[in-house]
Amino acid sequence: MPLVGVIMGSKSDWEVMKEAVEVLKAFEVSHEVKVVSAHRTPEFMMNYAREAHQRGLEVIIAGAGGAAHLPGMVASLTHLPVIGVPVPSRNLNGLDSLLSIVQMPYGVPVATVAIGGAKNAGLLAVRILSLKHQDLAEKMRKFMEEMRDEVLSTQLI
Ligand SMILES: Nc1c(C(=O)O)ncn1[C@@H]1O[C@H](COP(=O)(O)O)[C@@H](O)[C@H]1O
Repeated sequence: MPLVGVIMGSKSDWEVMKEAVEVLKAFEVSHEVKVVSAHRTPEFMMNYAREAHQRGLEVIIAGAGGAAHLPGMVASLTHLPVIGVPVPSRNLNGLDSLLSIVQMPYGVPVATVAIGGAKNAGLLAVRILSLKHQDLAEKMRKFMEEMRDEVLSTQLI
């Protein structure tokens, strides 16, 4: 049973969203990937969000572009943590996606990463899961140490 649901409003979001999936694979986190749209498949979105916890999901990563209602609508239908990824849009470079996802009303939080920040969405999902899954906490600590060492060993000249 997957722990993380990675969903996106369109298959055109995949180029961005696959980076979250690559992080989950690197940390060996079980996950599923689906196209789910609040606009185009509203009934499916409702069922997906309502059944997510019962199916064993612990975190949902939701990416969408433009009028990006998917993350907020999913967060309104489940108590699970939802991480929103603003996908860069053709006309407004993702500013529309960012504002649609980040400006949620009180009561329905979405943890929003940067425009195109799917990698950080994957890492945040791992951090949330690491509260319960000790092996992931250990892997996250190791990842952070390696990143620190890589930066400290940088030689510019
Ligand atoms: N923002 C949403 C939602 C939603 O929020 O439910 N469903 C699709 N979309 C977005 O429309 C953009 C263009 O989609 P197409 O490329 O399929 O026309 C995508 O970035 C998608 O996330």
